[in-house]
Amino acid sequence: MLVDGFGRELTEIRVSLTDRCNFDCVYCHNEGLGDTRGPMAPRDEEMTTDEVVRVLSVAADLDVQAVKLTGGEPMLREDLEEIVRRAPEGMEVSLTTNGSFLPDRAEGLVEAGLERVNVSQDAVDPEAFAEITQSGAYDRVIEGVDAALEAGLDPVKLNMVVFEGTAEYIPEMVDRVAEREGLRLQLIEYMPEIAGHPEWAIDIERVHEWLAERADRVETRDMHDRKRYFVAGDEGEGMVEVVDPVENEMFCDNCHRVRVTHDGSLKGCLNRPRVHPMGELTEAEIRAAFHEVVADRVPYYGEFMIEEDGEWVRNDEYVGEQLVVEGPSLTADDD
Ligand SMILES: Nc1nc2c(ncn2[C@@H]2O[C@H](COP(=O)(O)OP(=O)(O)OP(=O)(O)O)[C@@H](O)[C@H]2O)c(=O)[nH]1
Ligand SMILES: C[S@@+](CC[C@H](N)C(=O)[O-])C[C@H]1O[C@@H](n2cnc3c(N)ncnc32)[C@H](O)[C@@H]1O
Ligand code: SF4
Ligand code: SF4
Repeated sequence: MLVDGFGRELTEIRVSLTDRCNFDCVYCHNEGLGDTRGPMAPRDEEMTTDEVVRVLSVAADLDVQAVKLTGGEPMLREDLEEIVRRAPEGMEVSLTTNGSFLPDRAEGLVEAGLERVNVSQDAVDPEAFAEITQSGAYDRVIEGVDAALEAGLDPVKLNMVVFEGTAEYIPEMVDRVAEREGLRLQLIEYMPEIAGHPEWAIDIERVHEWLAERADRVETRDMHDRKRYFVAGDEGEGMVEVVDPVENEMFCDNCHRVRVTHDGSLKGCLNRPRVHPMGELTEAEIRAAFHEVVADRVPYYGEFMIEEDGEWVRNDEYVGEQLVVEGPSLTADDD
């Protein structure tokens, strides 16, 4: 297993299959990859099916236990089912999607071996949803969530970005997961680092306090030190997890993920712009790039950014750093 200089083991990868999307959410950070707007046709720079499968296979050799397929909108890839089917034995395969294509494909994805899905749903009100996502697909998303549950995906997590445009819908979303078995809610703190508009953020501590009152019990997940609140519903209980990475050193101290960009580079941190190309995506080059990116990984808050006089500023050590790291050297230790 690869471990970085801060003792953080690499256990998960997030593969962006495309940077295209059929939605245009006002807050989108697109996993740090730039704009999602533009033509919907597949782009030449996207990794092929074989290339994605090769990256997963090398990751599995390096003891990476789980992969999250994301984007852009990963369901724009027609080969998604094939990628899931060909993922290495024993690696947990999950998907984060806007849900609009799930009604027709949830069953096929489960047959291919998909184990979990996270579906973005920011509001319970179709008008607010249309305003946020700049698309009218609310009904498709709700149908998509139902299709995922019916296909046997468990849990289905609803991803809700918490910012001033959505905060009022939190109580109804919490009720939704408390009342429907199989559903969970992730309240994702709005991240302005890439998306801009810091004025949209709301104080996530107030959300924690509200949940602590509403919940029967609270647990802390190892990954990112995230809090999970268990809330009672009519038929059992629902779980609400808070994803609060902004200016949170504990979150970054417990980060065990690297990212693969749609065009075949590795990225050690969502917020840090630096990428490590994986060359022509031969197994040796992919393996060398994994070694390099893990050696180069640092916690974003607490190391790349440090707090001075109550302000977060970039650590002098990383000012002016090279954004693209030269291709993998192929000399990395092959252990
Ligand atoms: N800063 C930061 N944000 C993250 C990280 N992981 C997830 N997030 C935020 O959470 C969003 C949703 O991620 P998902 O992959 O759907 O959910 P997850 O909770 O990370 O994954 P699972 O619980 O494993 O399904 C991301 O798009 C980010 O906004 C991370 O490592 N760093
Ligand atoms: C970039 S999207 C890609 C997958 C898919 N298109 C979707 O929307 O689920 C992944 C997740 O990032 C979240 N997200 C996007 N921009 C964000 C931001 N600025 N702050 C916090 N979360 C954000 C979305 O809500 C979504 O749950
Ligand atoms: S659906 Fe996902 S990728 Fe598309 S714009 Fe919204 S958050 Fe971004
Ligand atoms: S180091 Fe922090 S900001 Fe970077 S990916 Fe990990 S949790 Fe996110």
